Amino acid sequence: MATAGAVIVSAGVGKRMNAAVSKQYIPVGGKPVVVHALEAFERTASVDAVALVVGAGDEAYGRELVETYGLRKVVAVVSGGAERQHSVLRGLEALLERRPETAWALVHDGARPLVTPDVVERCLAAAAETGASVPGVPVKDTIKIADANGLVAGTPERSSLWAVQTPQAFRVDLLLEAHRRAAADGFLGTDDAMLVERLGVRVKIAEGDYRNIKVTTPDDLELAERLLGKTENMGERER
Ligand SMILES: Nc1ccn([C@@H]2O[C@H](COP(=O)(O)OP(=O)(O)OP(=O)(O)O)[C@@H](O)[C@H]2O)c(=O)n1
Ligand SMILES: C[C@](O)(CO)[C@H](O)COP(=O)(O)O
Repeated sequence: MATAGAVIVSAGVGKRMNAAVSKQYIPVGGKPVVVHALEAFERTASVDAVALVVGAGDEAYGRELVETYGLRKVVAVVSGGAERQHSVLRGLEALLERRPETAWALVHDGARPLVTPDVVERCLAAAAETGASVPGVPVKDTIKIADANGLVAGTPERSSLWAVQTPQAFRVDLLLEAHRRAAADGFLGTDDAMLVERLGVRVKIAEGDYRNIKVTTPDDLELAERLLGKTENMGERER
């Protein structure tokens, strides 16, 4: 596959975590959450370059993390925007400024420390089919749609439901166009694939990993700590 780069978004404030520091900087398994994510991309053979997006004012700290943990693939540390989507676009533009030859872009949440090179490679491989892919896992619970009064309004067929994660992989021109179109239309999505879907492009689901959790609330930190402990015990080969 041609050159692939990653945008790792780490500019959120972590309202739902309600901690003194943004959740992506809280140590788990002895390192800040986002460092685990960055290290997974360092170990991914198909990824050449990474843009790290941090909150405004955190650029020096971001660069310090890059230095301390020897993250050689990070080519840019830039500040993000008010919403995740704005942060992604800033990171993508910075990545392309430093590495204009990038053909494929992966977008990953800095708050997902348990991503593995296998998941990243599977997403890149699946994206080759239509130009876009997301890692997903089949939903295990029954999902209900409820109205504003908390009354069930419907039950979608579970066999067609997937919980979607990051990294999401795209042909770079497609992702850039999708973001620019969404910005022009004032459309805000909860993931990048939604923006590409609006262009009429089909998005392929790659096999995700139930352990690839997004650290969102305090119980997720405990879970991440336990899962990272187990992963480290498994050794590098099986990660
Ligand atoms: N303006 C934003 C908002 C979010 N993110 C990043 O997007 C990822 C997923 O977002 P989320 O889990 O919602 O993080 P927060 O916005 O920080 O959390 P909350 O919604 O609880 O405030 C995180 O890695 C977060 O740092 C970002 O880069 N820029
Ligand atoms: C992109 C994402 O991680 C896919 O599951 C998710 O939609 C991010 O949502 P958040 O509300 O910004 O955490």
